[in-house]
This record gives sequence, C-alpha cells and structure tokens, in this order.
Amino acid sequence: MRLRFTKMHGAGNDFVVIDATREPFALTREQMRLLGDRRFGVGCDQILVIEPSTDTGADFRYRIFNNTGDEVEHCGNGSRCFVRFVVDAGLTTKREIHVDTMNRRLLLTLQDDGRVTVDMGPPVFDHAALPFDVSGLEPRLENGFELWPVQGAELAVVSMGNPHAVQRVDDVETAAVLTQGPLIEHDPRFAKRVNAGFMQVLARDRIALRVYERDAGETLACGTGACAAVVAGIRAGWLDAVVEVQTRGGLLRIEWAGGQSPVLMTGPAVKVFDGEITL
Ligand SMILES: N[C@H](CCC[C@H](N)C(=O)O)C(=O)O
Repeated sequence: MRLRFTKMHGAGNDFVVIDATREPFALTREQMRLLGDRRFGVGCDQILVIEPSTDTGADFRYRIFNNTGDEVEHCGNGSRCFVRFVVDAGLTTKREIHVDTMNRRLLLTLQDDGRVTVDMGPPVFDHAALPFDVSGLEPRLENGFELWPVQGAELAVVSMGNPHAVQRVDDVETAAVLTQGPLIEHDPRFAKRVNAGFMQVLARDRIALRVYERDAGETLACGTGACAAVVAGIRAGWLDAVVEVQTRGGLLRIEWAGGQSPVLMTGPAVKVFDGEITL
C-alpha cells in the first residue's frame, strides 16, 4: 500500500504523522515496525495517527504508537506536532484545540511564536494506576514525597497518562541511562513497563533530563518525561513551579502549581518533510 506521511519532531523526539481524518488508519503492527525502522523504513520514535473526533467535545482524536507498533497512552512532544500538523494542513482554523487521546482530553494552544502550549492534565501518583507494585518496598521520604528503591535507584513514580519512573542524578552526561534505563523499563514491578527518567537539578528553575523511553530507548527529548520529572522535583522540594527542561534535543518549559492543577508544557513543533512510502 502507498502511504502519505509527514515527518516531524518536537525537540528532536521524532515522529511519522499520518492523517487518518479522511480514510481510516489500517496499518498492521509489522507495517508500523517497518515505517519506524531507521534503516528499512522512514524511521521515528513514535507514529502519530490523527483521526476525526468521536466526541462533540473534542476537535480531533489522536493515537500514538511507539516504533514497535505498541499503542501507548500519551506523547507530549507528539501532541505539539499534532497541532502544528492540523493547522498547517488546514484541518482547523482554531488556535486552541481540544484533542482526545487514549485516556485524556488535552487542550493545546498554538502560540504566536510557533511554540505550542499543552495542558497535559494533572499528574497521577496512584501506584495502582501506573501500575507499579510496591509490595515489600519501603520508600524514602523526601519532603514527604515517596522515592522507591528499585534497580539500585531511588525512583519517583508518576503517571502523565503514561507511566514514568524518574531519578535524580548528579550529572546526566555520566548517568547510566543506557544500562540502568532498560533494567528499570523492564522491572517486573511495572506491569506495563515504564519510561525511565534521569534528572539533574541545575537550579530551582532549571534541570537537565535524559529519558530511556518504554519501547523506544533513549530519545532526544520526552515531553511526558519532562512533565513527570518536574512534578517529582516540585513534590520533592527541589524545584519551583516553572522549570526550564534542557533535553539533548532542545528546551521545554514546564509549569505546575501543585495538587490537581494541570501540568503545562510549552515547546517547539517542527515539520521536516512530507513523503510517501510503499509498505
Ligand atoms: N515511549 C512513551 C511514549 C512516548 C512519550 C514521549 N515521546 C513523549 O514525548 O511524551 C511511552 O511508551 O509511554
């Protein structure tokens, strides 16, 4: 089959975007793996599929598949690229867009400077929701916030709709991202596996972050990972309410007022090229 797509990235986290608003999305898992392969296909961290809304309260629905073909709950950098795509494709004239993902409704705003602000909804700390099995573990409390001893790390466990386990490190450049990351991702306590974050606190309003993503391995940036890291840092008492997150692929700005307030993420969304591929 011939497939038209748009290649995009959000701070270096890269995507193949498929417009399924006029014809239904029908790729098999194998076709998605080929599409996402950096040598045999186009190559990307995730595949984003844009569909018409099934609910009057939202303008679109958007589905996210890791490059393994596994469908996942959320992709922060992807949601910004989604907005850039639907505006550039003329699929909407709005600049404030409501979109439904697997388990959240997001409000996204295209800023005049081309960046996109995403209301990511509130973080969830309920271990059962992640899911994360805490049986037999004793957390260390930092500012009253639980840090869990798993795989030789002290993990803050947060859901942004998708699961994250974040640890504070002295230096992200020398952190054991590529060795400890997969051990955390596949630890049996995370029944749906987990995205493993490594955060270096540079100041109360600035961190450096690397994320070993579930399925995708280390990406140049992880939007939901940046949200999870900042929320964990605020709860642990290390960070203030507005934080600049330095990732290997670019800068993200994360804001959270605490409690049930939503996490706001602002960052870039870039179109690289349009293409066609036969799968
Ligand atoms: N690998 C993630 C999905 C993509 C998240 C990341 N690309 C982001 O920007 O949030 C997961 O399996 O939950």
